[in-house]
Amino acid sequence: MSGAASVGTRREGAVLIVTINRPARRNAVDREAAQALYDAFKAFDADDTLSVAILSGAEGNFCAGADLQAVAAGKGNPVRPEGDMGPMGPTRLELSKPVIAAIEGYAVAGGMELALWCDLRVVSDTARFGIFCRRFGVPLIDGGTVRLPRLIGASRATDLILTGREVGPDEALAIGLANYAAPAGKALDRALQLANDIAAFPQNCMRADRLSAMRQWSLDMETALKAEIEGGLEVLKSGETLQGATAFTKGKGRHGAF
Ligand SMILES: C/C=C/C(=O)SCCNC(=O)CCNC(=O)[C@H](O)C(C)(C)COP(=O)(O)OP(=O)(O)OC[C@H]1O[C@@H](n2cnc3c(N)ncnc32)[C@H](O)[C@@H]1OP(=O)(O)O
Repeated sequence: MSGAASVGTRREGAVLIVTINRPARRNAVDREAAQALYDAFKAFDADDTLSVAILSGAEGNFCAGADLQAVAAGKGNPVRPEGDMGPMGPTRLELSKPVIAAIEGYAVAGGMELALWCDLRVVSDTARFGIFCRRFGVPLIDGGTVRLPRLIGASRATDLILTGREVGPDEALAIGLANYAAPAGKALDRALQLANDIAAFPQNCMRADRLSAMRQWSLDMETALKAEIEGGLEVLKSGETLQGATAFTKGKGRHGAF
C-alpha cells in the first residue's frame, strides 16, 4: 500500500484498489481522508494505464460516514457548494472510468453515499447500508438524496431516507442498491474479478457508453439521444470498432482483438 495513512492505494494490473484505512473508527472519513480519497480518484482518472478502480474499507467495514468525533470537535469535513469535491471527498467527481465498491460491514450515512457514487456495488454477507446520520442531524450532502432515488426509485429511497433503517445484503440486492453478492470476507475478490472483466473490454467504447448512461439522468430525451450518438461517433473514429469487427470475422473471442 502507498499513499496517505488514512487511505491506501494498490495496483493490480489495470485495476486500482483504494482502501479507506481508519478501522478504529469504522473507516469514518475525516478531512485528511476525504482529501486523500479525492486525490486518489483524480490521479486514477488521469492515469492511462488504469481502467477500473475499486473502493473498499479496511478490516471488515466499508465506511461509517463522516468522522463525527471530528465534527463534535469543530473540525468537520469542509462543505463547499462549488467545485467537484464533496465533504466525503470524490462524490462530485465525474470520472471517465468506472469505480466498483467492495462492501464488507457498514456502509452507512456518508459511507453509503460513497458507495452510491460508485458505478457498481459488490456486497458480502456482512454488508449493512443505512442513512444512520438521520439520528445525528447530519444532512445527506454527498449526493445521497440525488443518487438513491435514481438508483432504487423514489418510493424505496423515500423510505430509507425518512426511516434511516438498516438494509442488509439480501434486500440491497433485491432493490438494486447492490449488484453482486459475495461470501463474508470476499467482496474485494469478487470486485477484482469484475474489474478485470471490465478492464479487458475495448475501453473507448465502454467509457463512452458508461458516460452516456450516466449523463442521461440530467438531460431531456432529445439532448440525451444526440449526446449518445456524438459519443458513439468518437468511438467509431477511434478505430476500436473496426478492430473489434475484424477480430469477429476472423473467429476471435469477445476479447480477442485487444
Ligand atoms: C455527508 C456525510 C455525513 C455523515 O456521514 S455523518 C456520520 C454519520 N455516521 C453514522 O451515523 C454512523 C455512526 N456510527 C455508528 O452508528 C456505529 O459506530 C456503527 C453502526 C457504524 C458501528 O457500530 P459498532 O460496530 O458497534 O462500533 P462502535 O462501537 O459504535 O464504533 C467503534 C468505534 O468507531 C467509532 N466510530 C464509529 N463511527 C464513527 C463515526 N462516524 N465517526 C467517528 N467515530 C466513529 C466509535 O466512536 C468507536 O470509537 P471508540 O472505540 O473510540 O469508542
